[in-house]
Amino acid sequence: MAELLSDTEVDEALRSLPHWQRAGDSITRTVKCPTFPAAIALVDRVAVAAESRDHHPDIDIRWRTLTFICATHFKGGITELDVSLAREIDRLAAED
Ligand SMILES: C[C@H](O)[C@H](O)[C@H]1CNC2=NC(N)=NC(=O)C2=N1
Repeated sequence: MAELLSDTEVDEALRSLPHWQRAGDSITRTVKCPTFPAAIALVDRVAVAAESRDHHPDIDIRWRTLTFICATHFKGGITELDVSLAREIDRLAAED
């Protein structure tokens, strides 16, 4: 079962997630896509990955700019599930 990460553990995880930053009880990154359809295509890839792991980011879509926000809602904070999802989002975003 996912346990809340300590502040130190979050900081350590973010060292290997340079695109991400902490925002209170979540981690967040922005992705600038070349076009709006490319942004929606990335959202779709992330949606498939999130559904497969039953762990979903909040996603803000503003034209070509996507903001992903990861937190473990049932725990009220950041867990390894969020760190793992962030890594997957980075991998999918790098495909563009
Ligand atoms: C029932 C279902 O497994 C839960 O609601 C899942 C769905 N996706 C989720 N995603 C995130 N980010 N946090 C959760 O607590 C969560 N819970």
